[in-house]
Amino acid sequence: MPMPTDTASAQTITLRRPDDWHVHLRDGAMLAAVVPWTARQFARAIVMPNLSLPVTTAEMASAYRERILAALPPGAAFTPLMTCYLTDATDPTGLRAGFAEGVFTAAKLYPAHATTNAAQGVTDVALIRPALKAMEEIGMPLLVHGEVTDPAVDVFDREAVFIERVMTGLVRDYPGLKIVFEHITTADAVGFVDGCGPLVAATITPQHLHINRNAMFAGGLRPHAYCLPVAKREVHRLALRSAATSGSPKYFLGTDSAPHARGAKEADCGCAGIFNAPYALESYAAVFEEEGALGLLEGFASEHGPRFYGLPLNEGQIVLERGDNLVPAELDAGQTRIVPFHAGQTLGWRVREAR
Ligand SMILES: NC(=O)N[C@@H](CC(=O)O)C(=O)O
Ligand SMILES: [Zn+2]
Ligand SMILES: [Zn+2]
Repeated sequence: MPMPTDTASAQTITLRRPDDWHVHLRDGAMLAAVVPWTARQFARAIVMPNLSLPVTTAEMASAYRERILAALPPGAAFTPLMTCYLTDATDPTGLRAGFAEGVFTAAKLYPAHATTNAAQGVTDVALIRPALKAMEEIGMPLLVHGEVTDPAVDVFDREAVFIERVMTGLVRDYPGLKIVFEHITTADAVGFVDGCGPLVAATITPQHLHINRNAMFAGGLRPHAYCLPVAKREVHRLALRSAATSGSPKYFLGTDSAPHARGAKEADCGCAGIFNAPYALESYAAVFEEEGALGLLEGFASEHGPRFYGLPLNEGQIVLERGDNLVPAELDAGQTRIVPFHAGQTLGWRVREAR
């Protein structure tokens, strides 16, 4: 791909069109409001199945895929890649069939109650052994929300403890299973992923590259900096930045863009999730530039993901140009408003075109 050789002073960056390997598009009016933002930047996206009625069958996933396609702006070139929400009752035969038909690209493990709409998630990975065996056999990736839910474990330790209690066993017991450790937030996760073979990879969100846990308490309680897993200490953020900008094929772009109406976040018990889709690539570009690694953005955003999933690289391109890009304080989402990540800040890159 044509990359300027002197990226430090480049005025434009042309990248192979990127994909988002972890996004929440929701449903209904919210879907219609948010999907254009994702489709504007990304050619494909792994669509999370945690709707209020979880997407647990291939039939539900194809119906959801149709609703996503129907909500796209005319002429949008965007392919949603669907996932199956694993439960204690997941039937391996249905998984196999859904994968074979090309409806499911992957399956998602939410530990029960770990996050938004995870109430029907898995209570014990021992219960989904047949599903995991089938996935290992057919090459269907397992996507993991990696946090324990044990209330005795400090919320900031839940990812690290998940590695000890669950991840290590998964990798040992299913050595042929492709696993994506989603939205990693700790140096522990980076160390774990680096130490595994090529079948274990991770997505990294823009917010975990930009903020540490102080952002949730900056001058008061900041619900719009709250997502799960929660941002951790600075040392962890720095480890994530090193991993993302290392050039390692194990790390790729997954925004975890998770829209919630403003009122649902500014509440007694505010929802977890940061809506970053509208400025996602600009946000990642800021990080790569600060790290002196703009030349490695294309691998992270556009190559490592499809290679891991065994999918072709996109043919199109996207152009980012240097220039002030003021992120609005809030965005319209149909009948509701959403506060985007970086609200009120000015980013230094802007998406000019995708083709
Ligand atoms: N990341 C979040 O804080 N929230 C996500 C769920 C998830 O990805 O865990 C959501 O669906 O709102
Ligand atoms: Zn999650
Ligand atoms: Zn998510």
